[in-house]
Amino acid sequence: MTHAADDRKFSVLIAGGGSTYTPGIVLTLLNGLDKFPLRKLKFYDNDGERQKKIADAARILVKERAPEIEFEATTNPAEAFTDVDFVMAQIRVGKYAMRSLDEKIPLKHGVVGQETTGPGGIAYGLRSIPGVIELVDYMEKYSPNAWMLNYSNPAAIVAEATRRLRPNSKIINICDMPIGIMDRMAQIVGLKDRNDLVFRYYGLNHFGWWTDVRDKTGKDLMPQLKKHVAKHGYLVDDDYEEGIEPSWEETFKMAADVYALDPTTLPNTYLKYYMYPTQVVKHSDPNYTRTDEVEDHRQKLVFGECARIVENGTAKDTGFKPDDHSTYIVDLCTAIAYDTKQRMLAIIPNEGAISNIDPTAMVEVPCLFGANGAERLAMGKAATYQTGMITEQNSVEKLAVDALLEHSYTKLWQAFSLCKIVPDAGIAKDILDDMIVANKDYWPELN
Ligand SMILES: NC(=O)c1ccc[n+]([C@@H]2O[C@H](COP(=O)([O-])OP(=O)(O)OC[C@H]3O[C@@H](n4cnc5c(N)ncnc54)[C@H](O)[C@@H]3O)[C@@H](O)[C@H]2O)c1
Ligand SMILES: O=P(O)(O)OC[C@H]1O[C@H](O[C@H]2[C@H](O)[C@@H](O)[C@@H](O)O[C@@H]2CO)[C@H](O)[C@@H](O)[C@@H]1O
Ligand SMILES: [Mn+2]
Repeated sequence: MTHAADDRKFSVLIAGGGSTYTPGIVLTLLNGLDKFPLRKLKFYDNDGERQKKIADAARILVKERAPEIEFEATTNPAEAFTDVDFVMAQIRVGKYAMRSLDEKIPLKHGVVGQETTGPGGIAYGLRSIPGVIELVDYMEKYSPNAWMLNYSNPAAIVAEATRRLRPNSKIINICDMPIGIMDRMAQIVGLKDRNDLVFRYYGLNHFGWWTDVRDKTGKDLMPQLKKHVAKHGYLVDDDYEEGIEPSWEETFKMAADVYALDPTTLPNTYLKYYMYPTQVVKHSDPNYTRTDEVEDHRQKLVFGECARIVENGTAKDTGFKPDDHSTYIVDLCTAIAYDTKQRMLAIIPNEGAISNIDPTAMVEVPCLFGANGAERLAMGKAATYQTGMITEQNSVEKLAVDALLEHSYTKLWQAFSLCKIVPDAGIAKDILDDMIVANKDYWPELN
């Protein structure tokens, strides 16, 4: 697709330039210049040293593949956010050191320790919100017409905070989990990729269900998908042929157990933490959690490949390649830039999209993406089981934001104890008290 009679070229800022996901996004942008032309690519991070390692390699990539694009990496907000059309945000406030504690502290108390789920996710939420709000404010100050696509987690809690604190901002919160699952669905039914599927999906972020999946001729793919998921979860042939990290293998496999609980829908993988917390804890090592795996594998691979590119002075033979995470965010920007009305998921205020759910809940539903951002599509009524689950989890997410805004210990304790994966209020309190100590450099003092 080219855009005749439209010679616009865009300026993109990656906020969280030091993220392990940055090289994949750069590759995707450079591969897709015919669909989404660039004039500028900038990186912004508050850790200049970490960002430089990725930026030095990216500069070589850009110079070799598209020397006409201006490239800049900075820790200066004014330089970063001035003259920008799209901000791709992917910051991790507290970095992996704090993610590790989000996982290990709950596990110490026999509770699921996870980046975006349960007490770990809530703790991360209270760190992430001020960081993301700061990015939104920089964007509004220096490039008021820009759009921000925000991946920074925990997306559900961050989205609730942006809805309340910056209701008119041009930020759209997004997640790649359903995208990755839909690429798997396409593979299961023998289609090229997720863009060959027409789907209905509803829920909260990391907490949703597909109710319908079809091909472009309208053929119902649910029976074939259900048969596969009941047996293999979302594991596909590529996992067996190319290998997959053990923790992701277990997650994709456990979708079979989650599916069993409601065979009328297909589930998001993250539901395993809510439905089978005991099994998840049993399979966890409190001394070696997902953060340790990421630091030992993805982080080493990404930074190692960047160092290799810099040492060789060329990226011609780089192993970096586009993936579902990077193609999704670039597809979203392209849809907004060219007003394509492509149907994709976003986390947005419900306002009736799920008719029997709190209109102020931040829900994840298909939207039409165009020049006005994301326009939600009506998904109808949630079933009784989903209504119960969503209502409880929505209250947890709202209480977490209340707690931060009101500096309220009680609201945070309520959030921890209401969460389905925490067995009782006493354990919730023990975890919370440890979390307060661990997050002393990030959280406000709670009263
Ligand atoms: N929504 C999704 O589906 C999805 C998918 C993948 C990753 N993510 C999120 O993307 C983010 C990046 O993940 P990662 O594993 O690559 O993390 P990472 O730690 O490798 O990178 C995050 C970067 O953010 C920077 N940073 C932290 N606080 C900042 C601030 N206040 N301002 C500017 N920069 C800041 C860090 O210095 C670091 O370089 C995380 O929040 C992760 O949860 C979300
Ligand atoms: O444990 P991590 O850091 O590897 O991943 C946590 C993220 O997991 C999801 O993203 C997946 C995505 O679903 C998959 O398709 C592929 O792109 O890998 C991603 C992770 O590497 C989830 O959506 C994110 O919110 C999590 O941050
Ligand atoms: Mn996600």
